Amino acid sequence: MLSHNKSFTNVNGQPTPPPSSDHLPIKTVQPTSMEAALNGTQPESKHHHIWLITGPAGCGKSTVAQYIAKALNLPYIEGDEFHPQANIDKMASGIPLTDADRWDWLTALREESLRRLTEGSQGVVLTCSALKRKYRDVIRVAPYYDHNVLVHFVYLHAPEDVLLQRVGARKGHYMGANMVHSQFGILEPPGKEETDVISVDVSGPIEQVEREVLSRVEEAVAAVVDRDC
Ligand SMILES: Nc1ncnc2c1ncn2[C@@H]1O[C@H](COP(=O)(O)OP(=O)(O)OP(=O)(O)O)[C@@H](O)[C@H]1O
Ligand SMILES: O=C(O)[C@H](O)[C@@H](O)[C@H](O)[C@H](O)CO
Repeated sequence: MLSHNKSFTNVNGQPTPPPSSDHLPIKTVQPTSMEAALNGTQPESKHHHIWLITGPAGCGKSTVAQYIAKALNLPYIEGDEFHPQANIDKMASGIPLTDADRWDWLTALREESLRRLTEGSQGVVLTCSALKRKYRDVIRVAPYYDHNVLVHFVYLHAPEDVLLQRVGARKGHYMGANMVHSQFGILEPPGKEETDVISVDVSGPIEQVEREVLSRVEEAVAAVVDRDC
């Protein structure tokens, strides 16, 4: 951008009028981050993004993550697929996981996300309950491995009775409704100081939730692109 106070000189150092805008180099018009996102392409940015879709069982992580991954044309990583069989068996028999059970799982999710970004993806969308602050902090270590990585959390929340009802109605999943209460028991909702978190109320219909999450993600991308320019 030209400053109003800037003075211009010719090759001999004599003052000259500022160049008219007709002579300024032509700037290629780039699509806005919003347009790029809607077209299924990410805007050029030196940053790569890990989008974690988080919250307790039944909040809609898988449903929302698949929608966002498709809308932004990004790989989708289903966090549940990275649990060891022992964890699945435990949850299926109604026993909540402990911190120790979750530790290697969280590290595996971080590594898988970084691996996908290293393969050339501009971002990844990952489901992970990330119920406690220290679990989120495990993923927040990712930029230590690659300084261009930005981690964002999308925290999906609704009252316990709403999620209980949704998990109860869901068929063919190892996580039963009897596990919802334990998830709320240990849940540490992200605090204000966790500035990398987008919180979305998911009590409403899924279409409304998906629209809201997509628009908040696009805003976050646009803010990063603006900051990069
Ligand atoms: N906003 C919504 N309104 C109504 N039903 C929803 C909504 N979001 C998700 N569901 C339904 O609730 C159930 C749970 O959603 P989903 O499996 O996406 O949640 P999840 O957070 O991934 O669960 P889990 O942690 O147990 O894997 C599904 O049957 C899904 O179709
Ligand atoms: O941290 C946890 O206790 C687990 O990640 C659970 O959240 C399950 O993986 C998920 O809810 C399965 O549906």
